[in-house]
Amino acid sequence: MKQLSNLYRRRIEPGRVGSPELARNLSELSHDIRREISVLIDRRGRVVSVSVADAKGAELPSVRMGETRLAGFHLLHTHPKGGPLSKGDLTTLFMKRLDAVAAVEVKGDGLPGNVHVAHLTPPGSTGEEEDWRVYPPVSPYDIDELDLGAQVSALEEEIARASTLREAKKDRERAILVQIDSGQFDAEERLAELAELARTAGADVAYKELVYRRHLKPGTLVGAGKLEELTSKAYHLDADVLVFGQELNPAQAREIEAATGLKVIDRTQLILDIFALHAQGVESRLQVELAQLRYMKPRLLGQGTQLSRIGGSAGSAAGGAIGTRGPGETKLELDRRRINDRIAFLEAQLREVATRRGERRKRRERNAIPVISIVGYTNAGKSTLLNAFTHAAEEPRRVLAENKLFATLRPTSRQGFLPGVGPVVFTDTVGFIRDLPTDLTRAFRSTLEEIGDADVLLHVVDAATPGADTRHDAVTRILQELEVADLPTVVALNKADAADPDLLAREMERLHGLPVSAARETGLDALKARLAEVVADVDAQRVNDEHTREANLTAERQAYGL
Ligand SMILES: Nc1nc2c(ncn2[C@@H]2O[C@H](COP(=O)(O)OP(=O)(O)OP(=O)(O)O)[C@@H](O)[C@H]2O)c(=O)[nH]1
Ligand SMILES: [Mg+2]
Repeated sequence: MKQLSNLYRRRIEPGRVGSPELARNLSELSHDIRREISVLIDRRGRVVSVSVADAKGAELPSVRMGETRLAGFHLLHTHPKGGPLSKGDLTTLFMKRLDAVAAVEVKGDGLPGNVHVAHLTPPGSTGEEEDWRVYPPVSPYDIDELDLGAQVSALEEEIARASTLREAKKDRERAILVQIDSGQFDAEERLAELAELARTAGADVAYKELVYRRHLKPGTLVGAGKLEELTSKAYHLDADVLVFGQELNPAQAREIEAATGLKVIDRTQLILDIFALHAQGVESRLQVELAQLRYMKPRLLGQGTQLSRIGGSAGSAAGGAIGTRGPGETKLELDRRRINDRIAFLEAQLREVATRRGERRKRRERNAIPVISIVGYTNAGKSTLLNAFTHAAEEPRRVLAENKLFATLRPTSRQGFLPGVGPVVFTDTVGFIRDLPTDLTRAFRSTLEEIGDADVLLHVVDAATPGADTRHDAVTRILQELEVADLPTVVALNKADAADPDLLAREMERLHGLPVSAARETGLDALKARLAEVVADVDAQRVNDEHTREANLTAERQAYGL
């Protein structure tokens, strides 16, 4: 013990890996106790920590990725069984951003053998190249030959230069996407969808990967080895965010964050973020904030200081980093005690809005104009179709349609016309997505329930993007949950202009859909004719029902002799 603590008094020449004396000292101690010994040395040549452990087990400062500097320490340790730097040594070098890692082999007689040294390579080195540079072994008497200080400052300069360059040209965050494939048939589609979500949320996708795992690791889902790989990717591709395609529980998110030093976001957060970006109007803002608070509440437990980071983005919904945006004026800087109050307040507000909307709905009912609700997966082209149907090409009647997920959050109604039927109301709604986060479904429930007021549903399917079937089925499932699936439904296979003809033909058969292109305005007449038929059927049914009711009433009256 005494000898170990004496190590703290050792000083070496600044900028060197070690001294021959220190190498000998470590080697002999290590030989005596038959264990590895690690010392951490700072740039002034002082020993700042001593551990009886290998590189992985040594006491090391914690780091955050994305910093432009290295740790400011290098690790010198012994290999009592001899041998060069191990994979574990090199991983520690990389993960802890050490200035360098060095190992002194211990010979049978306790004297020091060869010394092995490695340091990091600059970020951006691509391809097969490793994250580190390993020097040829040197004798312990030459351990102070290498000018480590010069190497490290050159490396740091390069890291800093690369990062200024990056900062100058990047206004979007760069993300690494991970979708876990546990054997789902639509895993590829989910990954592609995750990329679309990330893009819509304002991130650039630096890299994306489908990770096959039949069994998930409880803490990190994918395991420590995979996380190391991803950290390395992030280092070279200059990414700062890791996005997971499934919901992470609070403990998992924290563990992955700690292991990688990256900001970690899950799919739900991404979707909430997009909703926050796109929310316009009082109701959607309230709904989004409510969903965000409900999602965050359990995640604030024991987070203390990190809380400020969540709302720490630049005020407006448009600014700030992904996964951190708040809707409208209210930033999510509330502490937990106030969250419950805020949730109760939002719920009350939303109830009020819903009541007012209910009254508006009743007024419209009296008009007895048939209502057609346009539903479908997000980005299917619902808004574009509404515009095409209602000839609202010119502002300001035009509804926002763009290549972003969840562009529409607020239901919009427009009057249109169907041949043989006359005026009808088309309602554009918020798009659906598979595994819609439950907090969002709950928050948007009143908006979604309005779909049930329709006489007919127009289900728009994007036939040009792979996976039309699964998206169609996901929408049908949500319609079932909303208990509106039994409304008469017409399926439009949109983006026919860009669809593969064979696939389109198959979908026409499977879904009994009509091919259209909302953007090119083709196939719209046939679609209108089909809608007119169905609306007429509904009307006839209604008239029929009324007749039956009348007839029943008359029969009743007669029975009672009235
Ligand atoms: N090629 C092609 N693209 C289309 C067509 N219709 C719509 N789009 C494009 O698809 C994207 C999404 O269109 P939107 O109308 O915003 O889709 P949406 O269903 O309202 O989407 P959300 O409101 O986000 O759920 C836009 O980039 C449109 O230009 C079409 O017929 N053909
Ligand atoms: Mg839309």
